[in-house]
Amino acid sequence: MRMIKVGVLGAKGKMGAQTCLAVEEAEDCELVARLDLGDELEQLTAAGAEVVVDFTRPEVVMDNLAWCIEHGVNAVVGTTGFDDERLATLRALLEKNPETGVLIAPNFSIGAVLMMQFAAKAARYYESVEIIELHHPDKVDAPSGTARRTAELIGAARREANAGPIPDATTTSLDGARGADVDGIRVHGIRLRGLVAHQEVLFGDTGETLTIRHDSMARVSFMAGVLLGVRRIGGTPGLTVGLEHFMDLA
Ligand SMILES: NC(=O)C1=CN([C@@H]2O[C@H](COP(=O)(O)OP(=O)(O)OC[C@H]3O[C@@H](n4cnc5c(N)ncnc54)[C@H](OP(=O)(O)O)[C@@H]3O)[C@@H](O)[C@H]2O)C=CC1
Ligand SMILES: O=C(O)C1=N[C@H](C(=O)O)C[C@H](O)C1
Repeated sequence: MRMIKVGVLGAKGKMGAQTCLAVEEAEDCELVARLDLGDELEQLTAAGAEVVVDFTRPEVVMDNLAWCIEHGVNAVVGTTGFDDERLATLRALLEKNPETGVLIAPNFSIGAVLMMQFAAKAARYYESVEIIELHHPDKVDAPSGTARRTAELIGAARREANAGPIPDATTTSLDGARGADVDGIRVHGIRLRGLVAHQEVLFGDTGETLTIRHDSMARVSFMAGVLLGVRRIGGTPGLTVGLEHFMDLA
């Protein structure tokens, strides 16, 4: 069997450590490099890495990806912090290295991908929608990448359906009381010891509500998606945003 040579960036972190275990256990993958803060990226090419999995931090991930693309190393990225500007930068870099593939996945859990897809499908049928994301208190970014992506998908579906503005009579409020506005959708963040990664999407219309909830109770929940990305990215040049593209959902 051909083995995929994998390097992990952020290997000492919560997700990086879990990814190293998953790659080591996968019968078709070989973990050839585990790098963390302060390590030289050249170790990746020296070890012959074909795919790099990045679980680092929003402030360093773009430099890592620029290096990977320049050196023709495919990348599977779980790190958050991607907006339209960053995605445009990646597309421009990939145009110069068209053989290389980059997957940006805001969430690798299969259930979370389904939750986002279900929410996008429901969006056109409800006047109101808000998102609550709930995470462990060591998370550095808010709102979560998953919540941002969900809001963007819902916003796009509402625009396509010519939905009007979401009703909200609030005229006075304390800062933050109504959450962050992401693409016209209110997003609320909870940080609580004991949680891992959870999200509720609440829809409402006259006389009914619909709540779509997903819970990741352990980080192993992300690993099937990470390995799917590792296996598929070598045959998918260019930029792919969202694991749904590798799940026959989009
Ligand atoms: N897409 C998905 O499914 C998921 C995405 N995430 C995202 O993944 C990212 C990491 O999360 P998590 O593992 O919890 O965070 P951690 O803080 O536990 O891990 C990040 C690791 O990256 C290290 N690091 C920092 N800078 C660099 C660098 N330049 N090169 C290599 N390593 C570096 C950190 O070192 P140090 O601590 O010394 O700074 C740390 O060991 C976050 O953006 C998070 O939101 C998390 C879960 C699932
Ligand atoms: O930091 C985390 O833990 C997570 N980050 C990702 C996000 O911001 O959406 C994915 C998941 O929610 C866990």
